[in-house]
Amino acid sequence: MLIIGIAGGTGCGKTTVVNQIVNELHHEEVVVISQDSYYKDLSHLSYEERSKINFDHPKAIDFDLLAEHLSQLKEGKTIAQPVYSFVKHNRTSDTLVTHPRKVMIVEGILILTHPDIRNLFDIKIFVHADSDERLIRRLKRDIHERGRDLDEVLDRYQTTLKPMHDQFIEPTKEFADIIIPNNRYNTVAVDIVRTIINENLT
Ligand SMILES: Nc1ncnc2c1ncn2[C@@H]1O[C@H](COP(=O)(O)OP(=O)(O)O)[C@@H](O)[C@H]1O
Ligand SMILES: Nc1ccn([C@@H]2O[C@H](COP(=O)(O)O)[C@@H](O)[C@H]2O)c(=O)n1
Repeated sequence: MLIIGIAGGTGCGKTTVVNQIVNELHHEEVVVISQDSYYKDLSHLSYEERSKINFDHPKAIDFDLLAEHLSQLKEGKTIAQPVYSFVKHNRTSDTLVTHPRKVMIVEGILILTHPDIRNLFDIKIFVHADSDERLIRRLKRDIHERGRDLDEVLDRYQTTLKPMHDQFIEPTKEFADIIIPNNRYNTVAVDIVRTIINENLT
């Protein structure tokens, strides 16, 4: 089994890079685990209270459950991966039955901040895009796909996103084995990661 961790600030292109890697693989060979699925259950809070949460701080993530699930997958066990709603700012009541695969890709802004989880990865990747590029992408995505408006995204960017990125996310670049520059689509880097995976699959 090969476990790959892919980190990087919001909007850097983690999900896009993961999709580019996975598209070339058979679905029985690979499983993708998103850190976003492991935002803590906030059902005890109202929608207004949930919308004020700092979702870019490591405390927002249920790292215990993520670590437990990754260990179980590593042992060959099937897990029930939580399903998250960005519109509701909460986990849904659904879970996704997730089977262990030869290649496991774990992606998320904060996954390299947690030492136990970091140590599970065979390869650590950090996707880099400049902050202005990430903000533009984030604005477009959150307005089109996550039910947000301009003021919400800009306010969140100034109050939590940027300070948390500088404090927690950017420093984890030093743990990366590979840094993928992604201001533009980087097919060369994606091909290199695919080659490494294919070598492990044969
Ligand atoms: N290299 C790129 N150039 C331009 N747009 C990109 C690039 N990579 C991703 N995007 C776009 O930016 C947005 C955020 O990308 P995404 O992969 O969701 O980032 P992340 O998972 O890191 O938050 C998406 O709309 C995606 O299509
Ligand atoms: N309810 C939520 C939960 C998280 N976010 C933001 O998502 C970002 C992480 O996801 P990416 O796909 O962009 O890596 C993070 O920056 C949180 O601010 C949110 O907006 N609402």
